[in-house]
Amino acid sequence: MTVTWTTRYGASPAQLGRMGTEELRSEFLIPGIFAPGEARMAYTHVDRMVLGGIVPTDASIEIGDGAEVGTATLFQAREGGIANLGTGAGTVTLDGQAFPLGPRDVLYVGRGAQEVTLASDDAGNPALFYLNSVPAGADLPHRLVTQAQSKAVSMGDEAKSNKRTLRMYIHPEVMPSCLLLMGITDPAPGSIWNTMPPHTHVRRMEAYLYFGMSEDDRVMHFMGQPQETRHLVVAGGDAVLSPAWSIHMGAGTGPYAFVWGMTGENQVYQDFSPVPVRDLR
Ligand SMILES: O=C(O)C(=O)C[C@H](O)C(=O)CO
Repeated sequence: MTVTWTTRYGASPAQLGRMGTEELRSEFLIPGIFAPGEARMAYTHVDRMVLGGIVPTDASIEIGDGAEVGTATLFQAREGGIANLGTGAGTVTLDGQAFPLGPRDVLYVGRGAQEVTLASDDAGNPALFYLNSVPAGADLPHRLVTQAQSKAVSMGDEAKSNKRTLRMYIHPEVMPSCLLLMGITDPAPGSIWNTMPPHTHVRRMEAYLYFGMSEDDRVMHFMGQPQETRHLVVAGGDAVLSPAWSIHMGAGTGPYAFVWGMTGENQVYQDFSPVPVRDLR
């Protein structure tokens, strides 16, 4: 079992405007988060979010240690969401309590969980567990939210190639948390754009994890201040950090889906500032 950690520091808006491709990628992209038999964890100084890709195969993987976040256990002062993005099922066990996760199910992990063990039902078709974790101010009970229990919202316009279904999992209307929000968005067949209109939400940062892509396709993910945007070319299994002041939107060269995770001062989904596309630069 391998558990590795990397760190991302982010940047100021002015710094971002001066960054070349490699520097931008090193601060805002977490490439290839899923690797068989590994837990690849990233600590980000963008609102202290922890992201992780955990792919247990023959053996289970334990991620409860807190050394990298400065506490006795990972969830001593944190809550989290764990989504299964694979086609195989798996189980997350929190202090002896087992939660079976089918494809597209999400487990809310409340503050205080100590032993956190992840296992796949079939090593040949492992679960792909994806974690978002943020600091929390209260102990809330762990809870599994299945895909059927998520709240689906249809949005966008087929004529503008941005029709999509957004599913809310960790959200006040479905599974209340302290400050974590988490869900999955699927563009409709033939629609390529996500997050239209592009927007900022200066009270919440966001992390994207793109998945369900062929090896040959890429998403062109846009970020930065509205008047000075940059792009990242993103493959399936890559995560992108979007600071609160950054616009976010993306267009894929083929089918894709993505997990959005957010944290900040509030969980008001409509608290965002749209930017007309014609004003982007
Ligand atoms: O396609 C979308 O629209 C989204 O998925 C919305 C993002 O999650 C978002 O930016 C929420 O603020």
